[in-house]
Amino acid sequence: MGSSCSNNLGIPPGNGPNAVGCTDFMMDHTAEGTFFRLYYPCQEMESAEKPDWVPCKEYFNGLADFMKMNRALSERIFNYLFGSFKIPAYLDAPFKSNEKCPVIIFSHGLGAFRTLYSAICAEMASQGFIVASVEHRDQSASATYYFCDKPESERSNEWMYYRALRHGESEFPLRNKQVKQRADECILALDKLTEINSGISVQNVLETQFDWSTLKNSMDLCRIAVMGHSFGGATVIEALCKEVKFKCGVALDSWMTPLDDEIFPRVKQPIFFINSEKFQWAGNISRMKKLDSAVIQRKMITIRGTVHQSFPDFTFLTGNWIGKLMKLKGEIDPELAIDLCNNATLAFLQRHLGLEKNFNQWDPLIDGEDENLIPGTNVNLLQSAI
Ligand SMILES: CCN(CC)CCN(C[C@]12C[C@](c3ccc(C(F)(F)F)cc3)(C1)C2)C(=O)Cn1c(SCc2ccc(F)cc2)nc(=O)c2c1C=CC2
Repeated sequence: MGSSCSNNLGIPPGNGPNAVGCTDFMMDHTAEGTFFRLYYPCQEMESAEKPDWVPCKEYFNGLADFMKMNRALSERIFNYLFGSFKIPAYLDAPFKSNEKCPVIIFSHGLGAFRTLYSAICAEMASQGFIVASVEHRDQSASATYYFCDKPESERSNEWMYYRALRHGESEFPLRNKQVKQRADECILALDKLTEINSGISVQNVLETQFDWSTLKNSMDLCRIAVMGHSFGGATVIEALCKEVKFKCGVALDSWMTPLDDEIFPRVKQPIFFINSEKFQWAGNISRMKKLDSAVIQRKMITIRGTVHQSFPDFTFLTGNWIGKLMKLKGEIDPELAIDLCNNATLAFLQRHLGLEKNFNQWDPLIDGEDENLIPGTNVNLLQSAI
């Protein structure tokens, strides 16, 4: 059963003019190094293979832990439901762009990992961006791995799985520590891309067929944005605060709990909050509004009929009734929802990165001017006054 099985499910390819390539980068053998999946504009390929959406079964084990499900049983269910899907990109295809590419660093949500947002990342790459989707080693990912520095023969993957909150453990200290580590990992990924762009030969401990030297002078390092979903949305705020090279941020259905209130006045860059209709609540929205500013553009829209899982790829991979049952789909068609999200994002990035593209055609979406969008939020904020 290929990725487009009977009910032609599958992750939608990018709409932009560029074909999309995809490769993986792991900086070193430790959990402290950076690990990301890179999406980039590439040469049109006839026969290149497409990478697996879920690279290895340990990720399904981690997902089972996250979902508090039995590993053996759920590994079979996940494999049956999702095991055959491919990413809409060509594995290790040669980079190709006739102009310097703006850069996006993407941060995944709690219990997710680097490959689960490929509809968003592939769309951005098809529109000419280089996107690094980081895999966090703060124990918020369902699973991640690194190598122990052993002789070739014994080299094995060291797996780190999702760390659940322990019984009675308070949430904030753990999440606040994690969001700081996540921001540092986004900054480290940017530093690595900067080295790669300068032509320094960098070590990639993953033996891929991708020639990293082709990325020399490929990136426009004055045009860098940070983007993320849920916990990754909080990571956007923390990363903007720590690194001014990030010129703006896009936070998808952000979860604001991990953040210290004291960082809000220290964030100086534009932020775009793109929310689902069902996930948000008054306390979370009121923290986003603490970032409102008269001088720095802070925008918020809500996509009608969406749920929290309307942003990761799962929303495209099940039929309607399973999807609705497992809260992976909302009422709105998943491809329409992600197109609205992506086009609004592109318009916001053009405005704040100073791109010379035609993404300004979607400027009205930034203000929620569409029948499927709500300007600001649908959440009744009076509750939070109590
Ligand atoms: C019971 C577990 N309990 C753990 C704390 C809550 C679990 N939960 C709701 C879920 C994730 C759900 C999910 C996934 C995946 C399938 C599958 F079957 F398709 F695989 C099904 C059902 C279960 C919807 C969330 O945590 C929501 N959430 C997320 S979900 C990000 C994610 C995770 C795994 C993915 F595969 C894809 C996307 N990222 C965040 O940063 C935050 C939150 C909440 C606050 C901050």
